[in-house]
Amino acid sequence: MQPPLIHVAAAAIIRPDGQFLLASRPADKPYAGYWEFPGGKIEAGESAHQALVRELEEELGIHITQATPWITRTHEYATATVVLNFFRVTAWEGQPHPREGQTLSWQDADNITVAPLLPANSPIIKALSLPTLMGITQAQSDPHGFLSKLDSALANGLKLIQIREKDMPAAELQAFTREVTLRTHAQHAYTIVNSDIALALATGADGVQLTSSQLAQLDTRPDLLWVGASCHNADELSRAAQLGCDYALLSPVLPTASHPGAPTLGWDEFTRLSQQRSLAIFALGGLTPADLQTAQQHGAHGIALLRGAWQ
Ligand SMILES: Nc1nc2c([nH]c(=O)n2[C@@H]2O[C@H](COP(=O)(O)OP(=O)(O)OP(=O)(O)O)[C@@H](O)[C@H]2O)c(=O)[nH]1
Ligand SMILES: [Mg+2]
Repeated sequence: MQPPLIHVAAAAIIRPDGQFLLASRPADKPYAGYWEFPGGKIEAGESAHQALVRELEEELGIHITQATPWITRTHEYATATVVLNFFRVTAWEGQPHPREGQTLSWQDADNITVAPLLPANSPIIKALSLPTLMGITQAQSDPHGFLSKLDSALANGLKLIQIREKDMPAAELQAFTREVTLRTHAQHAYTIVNSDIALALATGADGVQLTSSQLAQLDTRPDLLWVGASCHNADELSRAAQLGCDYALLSPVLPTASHPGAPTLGWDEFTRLSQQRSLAIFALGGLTPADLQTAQQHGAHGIALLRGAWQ
């Protein structure tokens, strides 16, 4: 017999300082004492969002006013398969307080001080440490000038850089990658290298961004902290999830100056493709920093920018 399927809505309740709320499960529930994201089962006739609103009122006494769909993970427990619909909650009314005998704790993704966590939750904690804005380098015509733009962007809080310099000669790209990695690490930011796994490993970069053809060929996840993939359709997104990627870049969302007249996804198709995905998704293509909220309302983790990241 198939184990029952339980649909759940759960919340990463995130404060402006980046800390999020975990709760320990009360003594009278299965997995008592384990730490979880507040939330609970979706009842018949409810949407995931409606269930989330109800559960957070019941469990924490807060009324949420801003919640965006984020990541959906399926986990098989011994007695049931649970489909967890995670939301990012960034605004609410009231002070969270335990209404069901739980203990609450505000936590940092990089330094969790409570244990044990529910087994399904580790990838979600990791996704909470993934910055929401990615800057993709545009250095080729003037690598030196680009480094000062990088420094300004880092000083302004950019935490995630993807090096994508398709035409830079190999030796120059290696030196450039080392330099960018040094500068990002000095600011506690991450560097991702486009497509070249060996280069990422050799330079101490934090991750690799796989192309669609690499996605089709690789059968194991490269051994780096962050592994992302460039995706344009449902098949590539499924493949990225299967390989254990942490995130995907889904593009092109809107028309871009670099590909005028090319077909785009638009936000409706972006939403359709990003729904029910087990990995974080960045929107890419024709966006500006002002589009972050719109992207998140359509199910994105964040946005990736070329030109817009360095102005
Ligand atoms: N709320 C929540 N549930 C999670 C998380 N991770 C995870 O695997 N689950 C599982 O999802 C299910 C959610 O159940 P729940 O016990 O919160 O449901 P509930 O609030 O409606 O409780 P109730 O059924 O006692 O009224 C449980 O099987 C739980 O183990 C998480 O981070 N938060
Ligand atoms: Mg619950």
